[in-house]
Amino acid sequence: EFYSSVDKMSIVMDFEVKMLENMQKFIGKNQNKLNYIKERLSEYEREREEAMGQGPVYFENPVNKYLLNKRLTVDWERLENVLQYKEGEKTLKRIENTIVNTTELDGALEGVLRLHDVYRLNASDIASGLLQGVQYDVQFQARHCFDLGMKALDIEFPKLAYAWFMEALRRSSNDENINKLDIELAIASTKLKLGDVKGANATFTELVSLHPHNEKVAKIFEEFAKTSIGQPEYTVDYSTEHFPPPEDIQTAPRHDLFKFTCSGLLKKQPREERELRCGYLVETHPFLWIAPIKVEELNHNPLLVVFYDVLSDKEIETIRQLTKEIERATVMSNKGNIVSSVRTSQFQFIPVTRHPILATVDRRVEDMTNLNMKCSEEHQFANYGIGGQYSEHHDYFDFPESYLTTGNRIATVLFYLSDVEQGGGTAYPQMKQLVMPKKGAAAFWYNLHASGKFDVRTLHGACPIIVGSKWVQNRWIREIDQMDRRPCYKFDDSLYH
Ligand SMILES: O=C(O)CCC(=O)C(=O)O
Ligand SMILES: [Fe+2]
Repeated sequence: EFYSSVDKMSIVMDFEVKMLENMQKFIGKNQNKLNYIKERLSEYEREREEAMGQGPVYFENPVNKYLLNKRLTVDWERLENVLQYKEGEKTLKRIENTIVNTTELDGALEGVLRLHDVYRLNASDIASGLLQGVQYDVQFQARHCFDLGMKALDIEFPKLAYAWFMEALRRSSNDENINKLDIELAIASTKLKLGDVKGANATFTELVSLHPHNEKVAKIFEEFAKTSIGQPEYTVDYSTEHFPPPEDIQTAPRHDLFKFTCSGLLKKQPREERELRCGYLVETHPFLWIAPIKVEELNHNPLLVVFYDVLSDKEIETIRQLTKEIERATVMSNKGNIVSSVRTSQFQFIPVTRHPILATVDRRVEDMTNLNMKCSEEHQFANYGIGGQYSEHHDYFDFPESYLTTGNRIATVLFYLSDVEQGGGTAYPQMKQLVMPKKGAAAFWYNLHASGKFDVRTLHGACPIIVGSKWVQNRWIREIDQMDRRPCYKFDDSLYH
């Protein structure tokens, strides 16, 4: 699981400003040091030239004799001290402290690979800034592609790695930060990893013949010769960067089904959508006769609906202000550790008592769902950044300690506090539905059967963000005190569907 937050990236931007300032200081200090050394050098050269010009007579003057001695002793000592003094040590330390930990870079690389994988994109499109048909003004260099390839190998995505190394190769003539041979060696190793032993052998042999005296090539080839013995040979289809889904898509592993739902590969057939309705909700409260709630059914059994325009932009602004205050507080109390503040606190719980707007939200949830909010959890907020996702999961707890007092999470209301430019939908693989975030809308579903049994069909997750920043607010409603709202079935209805 990987979460990242666009909001937190602004902190990283601030760090960059500090880092640039420190670099300027470092350069300035070292420039002064160099200037001092240069001045001394030309001074000595001048004196020496004078001495040479005069010949031995020069030393007839005791002052000159003294000057030469002084240059070679006292002056030189002082100069030596200056030369040895590591100028800007403190600044350098400060730079070291500001550098965002490499785990952040790893996170960013993994984010790109996740988009590549989940949305079944092509490396060459991503590298030229084309994401799902939208053109952005960015270009990767060969080095970036190579790094992505290495990361992909590292996290066991050899097919993606192959695509990135090929892209690195295509871009290598314009990038002096990477040499072509390293890319070619990586390609050969990736072929072996994919099970294409013959292909790997061909590439290695070619590299050895092209670089007969290169020790590195010889060494890697030798290793290859050893490890490839007895390895099974597979035919690899290099024309696609992704494994095709199984013929019967439903037989795919759970996480693949989640990914297929995110990319739109798995979705309802028109015939399955026919039974779904949309309209205005007026039943739960008389007030709704005046201001009915727009509701769209996305799945009938289990029920999944989306309510539209349930929060106004103004309300969302107030809510977001609350989350901002909290974030600032956590960042301050957490000083020193940049990485953890960037990577962890993207989720936060806020009690309903913090601000009247939260009670308003709950009142509305009650109107929308007809459920009792008395025992609901604290309001939870989450922010996802590019590549950020929340893998498939159930919202109910399957360990009793978490539902002894107030019961399990009978239902979820998931408010979208922002639009997302690209990606970032909520995927329900078993219902074959993908809800795209719409600012002010909310998704609603029951996590439990009416009998209280877990409804496994409510499996869901947040698809990775391609572009944009996604804010959501979770209302988790508990089982206690819902007897008159959603009566409990005595028989186990989970047995029937
Ligand atoms: O952000 C989303 O789309 C889903 C979030 C979610 O499922 C959760 O927080 O439990
Ligand atoms: Fe969830």
